Amino acid sequence: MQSVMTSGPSLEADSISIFRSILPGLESSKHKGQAGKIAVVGGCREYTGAPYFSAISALKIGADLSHVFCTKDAAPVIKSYSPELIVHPILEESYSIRDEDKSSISAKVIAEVEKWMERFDCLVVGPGLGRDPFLLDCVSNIMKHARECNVPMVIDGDGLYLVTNCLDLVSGYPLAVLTPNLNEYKRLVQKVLNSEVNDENGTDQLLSLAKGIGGVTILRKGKSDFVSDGKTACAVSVYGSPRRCGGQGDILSGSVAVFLSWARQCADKGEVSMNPTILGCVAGSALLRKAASMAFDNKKRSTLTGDIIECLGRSLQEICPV
Ligand SMILES: NC(=O)C1=CN([C@@H]2O[C@H](COP(=O)(O)OP(=O)(O)OC[C@H]3O[C@@H](n4cnc5c(N)ncnc54)[C@H](O)[C@@H]3O)[C@@H](O)[C@H]2O)[C@@H](O)CC1
Ligand SMILES: Nc1ncnc2c1ncn2[C@@H]1O[C@H](COP(=O)(O)OP(=O)(O)OP(=O)(O)O)[C@@H](O)[C@H]1O
Ligand SMILES: [Mg+2]
Repeated sequence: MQSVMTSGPSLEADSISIFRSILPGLESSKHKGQAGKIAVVGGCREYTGAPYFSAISALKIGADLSHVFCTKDAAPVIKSYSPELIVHPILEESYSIRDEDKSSISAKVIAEVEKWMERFDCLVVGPGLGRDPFLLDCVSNIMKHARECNVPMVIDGDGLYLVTNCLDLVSGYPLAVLTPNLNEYKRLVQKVLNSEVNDENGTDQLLSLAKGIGGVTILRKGKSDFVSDGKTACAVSVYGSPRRCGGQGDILSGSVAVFLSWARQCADKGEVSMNPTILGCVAGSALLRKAASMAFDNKKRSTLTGDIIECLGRSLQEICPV
């Protein structure tokens, strides 16, 4: 088994060894789907970029198929960004429906997702989801179903807003990964630990938070990214970019979903013994940061999320050449 940490007291994860142990080979005997089928639940009237960034990143890293489950308004927009994505216009926000239709629409949403669920290796819940109460109610049902089917979930953005208000959706589910940014982490700490974020004891607090939610994995984003499942903790400080343009967290969610799926395949074959959710987080974070640094070298102050996505392939190639 590879070690996830570098030697010594440093928390820094050995991301290069992790990449090398979980990246699948590109053999001609493989068929479509074996490298991963990812679904993003997100995208509403306001936000169409976030689910696109997440879903296209999953493909660019090496997943075979990437789906998006979004609102009816958002779907044609997301489809127009890319013909590579499979887009399901199934969600509805309160403004577009009548109260008396809510229960039948809710049943239709879950029936539609049920048809697909068993095929997915990982869901990403939340990029650009918005906060409409009816829509979030339907997404709660999707999450309950994913959990019944043992499908891993990466929860980000408005998915974290939902989960912070209803911790039971993920509590005690070892295949849940939460990827909070500064604001989202603050809200989780307040809700679960009933305290403020304490940076002096940041690792202990992160361990307590992950344990407090029953052993889910948390990737706390920031200057360094910190990862814990309540038992161990590690950090990723690979040099990234000084630009903080919106959307980098969305790349990260798609990236973690793919690496987590690959790490689970390796764990099933007994090739790794470390928690696959931790391996997925470390690899996802290290890749995004490396790609961000490469994009910044090219574009400097005008670096945007699309530029970082364009560098995902070259970053992977430098780590594990094909
Ligand atoms: N191009 C895009 O479509 C992008 C969309 N994004 C999406 O934007 C949404 C918000 O993410 P942020 O990173 O800004 O979240 P944050 O929680 O960091 O929000 C920033 C600030 O806005 C407030 N806020 C956000 N939504 C609110 C609401 N509905 N009502 C009241 N206050 C609200 C928060 O309390 C906070 O003060 C997520 O769904 C996220 O995925 C981001 O991922 C960035 C890119
Ligand atoms: N100060 C920083 N220095 C270096 N890298 C950072 C810094 N802050 C964030 N990052 C990197 O950017 C990635 C996205 O983190 P960020 O906090 O921007 O997420 P977010 O707010 O959810 O993004 P999004 O706009 O997609 O919603 C993280 O994986 C992290 O590695
Ligand atoms: Mg975000």
